[in-house]
Amino acid sequence: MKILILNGPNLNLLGTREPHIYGADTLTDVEASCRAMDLAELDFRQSNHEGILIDWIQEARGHTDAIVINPGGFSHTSVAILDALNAFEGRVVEVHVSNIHKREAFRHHSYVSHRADAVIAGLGVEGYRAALRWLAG
Ligand SMILES: O=C1C[C@@](O)(C(=O)O)C[C@@H](O)[C@@H]1O
Repeated sequence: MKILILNGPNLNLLGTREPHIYGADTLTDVEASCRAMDLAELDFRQSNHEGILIDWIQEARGHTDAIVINPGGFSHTSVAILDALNAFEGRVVEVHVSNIHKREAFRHHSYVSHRADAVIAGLGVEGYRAALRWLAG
């Protein structure tokens, strides 16, 4: 199984960014722990740019079984990322490190959730591993 793990804006700062909300693990730690599970062939990426994330989602069409995506702030703004995911034929799991429903009202709605087969929020970085376990199961 081939899985693309996509991370949106500011997730490159994981581990140093608001650690009381997002924890101490860095994105490199998250990638290493996902790879250590050895459940699938992983392509793990991060971009701060909406168009780059869209290009990567489009490129995954036809040869990727699933996308695990933490769209960061684009969750709450991007119809364009939703449209790109709608054109992807595999499974989609949306991951949020924090519980977006417990936070500010503007975080309660995610465009990506309109497409996601599963949504994980509030498990911390364990959410990425939970997504992989579910996809591999
Ligand atoms: O950048 C992020 C990270 C986030 O997606 C999370 O992982 O909890 C939640 C978003 O609201 C926020 O903009």
